[in-house]
Amino acid sequence: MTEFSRIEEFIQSYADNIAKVLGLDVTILDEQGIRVSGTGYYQELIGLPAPEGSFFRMILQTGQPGMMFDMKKNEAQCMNCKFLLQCRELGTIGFPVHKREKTVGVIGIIGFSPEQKEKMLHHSEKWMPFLQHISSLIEHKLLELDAELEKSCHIQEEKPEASIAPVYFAQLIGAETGMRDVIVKAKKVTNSISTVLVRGESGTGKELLARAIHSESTRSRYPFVAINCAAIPETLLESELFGYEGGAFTGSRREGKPGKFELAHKGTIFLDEVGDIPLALQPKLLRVLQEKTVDRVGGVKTIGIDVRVIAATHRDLEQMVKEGTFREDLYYRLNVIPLRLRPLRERRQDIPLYLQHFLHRYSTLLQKNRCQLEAGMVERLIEYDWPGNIRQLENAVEYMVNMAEGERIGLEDAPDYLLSEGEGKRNAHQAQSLEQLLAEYERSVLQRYFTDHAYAQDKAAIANELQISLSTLYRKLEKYELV
Ligand SMILES: Nc1ncnc2c1ncn2[C@@H]1O[C@H](COP(=O)(O)OP(=O)(O)OP(=O)(O)O)[C@@H](O)[C@H]1O
Repeated sequence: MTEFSRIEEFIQSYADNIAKVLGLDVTILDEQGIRVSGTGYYQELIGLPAPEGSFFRMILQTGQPGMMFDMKKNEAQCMNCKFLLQCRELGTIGFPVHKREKTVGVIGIIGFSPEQKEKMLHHSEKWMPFLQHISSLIEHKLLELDAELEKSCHIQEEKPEASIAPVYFAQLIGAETGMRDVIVKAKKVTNSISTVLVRGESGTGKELLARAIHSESTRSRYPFVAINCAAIPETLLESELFGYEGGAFTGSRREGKPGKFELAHKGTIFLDEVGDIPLALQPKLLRVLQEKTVDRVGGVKTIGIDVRVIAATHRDLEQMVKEGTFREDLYYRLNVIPLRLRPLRERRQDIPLYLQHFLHRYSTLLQKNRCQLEAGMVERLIEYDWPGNIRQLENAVEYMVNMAEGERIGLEDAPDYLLSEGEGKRNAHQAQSLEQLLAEYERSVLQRYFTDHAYAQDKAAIANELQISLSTLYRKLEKYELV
C-alpha cells in the first residue's frame, strides 16, 4: 500500500476539478510511479505504471519540479523514455509531492493541443507556485490521516471496539439506486435520539449504514462503539456491555472496566446481532435503554449515559417474540425506527456499481493494472444470488483480481461457486433477457455520473466522458426516467 492508496478518491476529485478549471489535463503518480489518478487521456491509464525513463519518473527520483515542452525535440530529458515515440504531450509541468521531506508522488499538468501548450507557456511563471500549493495540500491531507490513525490507535488501546473512521451516506454504493429508500429514511433520523433497528441478511451493509448515521449526526465527534452480541460468550457479554467494578469476579481487573455503553457516552452504540442477546440479559438491556443509566457488574452506583442506540439483526425477531426467545417489551423498545436493507438479489441493478467500485479498489490495492470483466461476466455476476451479499461479492472480486493474469477477468478467474450451475443462480421465473440486463447496467452507469459530485450534473461533460452526443444522453435520460 502506498501513501496515495489511502486518499485515492480525494486525489481523483482534485485532479478532476483542477483539470476542469485549468482546461488542461492532470495526472498524479504515486511513489512507485503508478498512475493513481488522471483526467482525459490519462484517465484510461489509471493503475498503470508511468513509462520507465519518463519525465515524471525523473521527478520522482530527483524530488525536483520541472517543465518541458515539445518532448520529441527535447532529446536530452526524454531520450530514455520508453514512450517517446508515442508521446503526444506538447507541454508538461511536474511537481513532486513530499511527505516530511520524502518524495511520495508527483502531480503533473499536461497540454496536448497547441492551444493548451500556448496557455502553459503564457502563464509559465504561475504554474510552479500553483502546483506547489496543490502538492502541499496533498501532503497536508496525508499528515492529517497519519494524525487520525495515531489517535485512533491510541483510542483503540483503551476502547478496543471503538472506531472513528467516518462513513458518509454518499459513500454507500447504491445510495442513489437500490438503497435510496432506506437512506432517505436514515437521513431523517440521523440526529434523533430514537433507537434504530437495522434489519437485513448478513453482509448487506447494516454496520456501514449504522456508521453513516453516526458520522452524519451531531454525535460524530464522539465515539461509535460497535459490539457484536453473538460473538461474545454469554458469561462475558454483561460485563462487556455494562462494565464491571474492581474485584467483581475472579480474574477481573483491580481497577474495574467501563462497558461499551459508558465508552459510547455522547456517541453511538451499535448493538450488532441484537437478536442473539441471551434472554437472561434482556431485562437489563431494556432497563438501560429506558432509564439511560448503567449499573456496572458488582457496582453500587448508577452511571448516567447519553448514548444513541442503533441495533441490528438478521434474525426474525417477530418470530422469536412468538417463540418466547426474545422479550416483547425489548423488541418494541428497539424497533422504534426500523430500517430494512434489501439483499443484493432484490436490487440487482446495483451489482454493476459494486463491481466497478471493488474492481477499482482491488486493482489498486493489489497493484495490478485496472482489471476489467470480460463480456458476459457482468451478466453472470448479476444473475448470481449472492447469499453472502456485498461481503461475498467483494470477496469474489478480490479473488478474481488476484487470479487475473492480465487486465481481463474471465470465467477462469472466478471462484468455483460462480461456475457451478444451479446453486445460487437466479430462479427461472426471475430471468431477464440480456437486453434487460444491459439496460439495467446502462441506467446504473448514468445514474452514477449524475450522483458523482465531480460532474455536478454537467450533462455536456457526462456526454463527453461517455463519448455520446448530448442528444443521445438526453434520450437515454428520458428512457430511464432520470430527468
Ligand atoms: N453500500 C455499500 N457500499 C460499499 N460497500 C458496502 C456497502 N454495504 C456493505 N459494504 C461492504 O460489505 C461488507 C459487509 O458490510 P457490513 O459489515 O456493514 O454488513 P453487515 O450487514 O453488518 O454484515 P453482518 O450482518 O454479517 O455483520 C463490508 O466490507 C462493507 O464495507
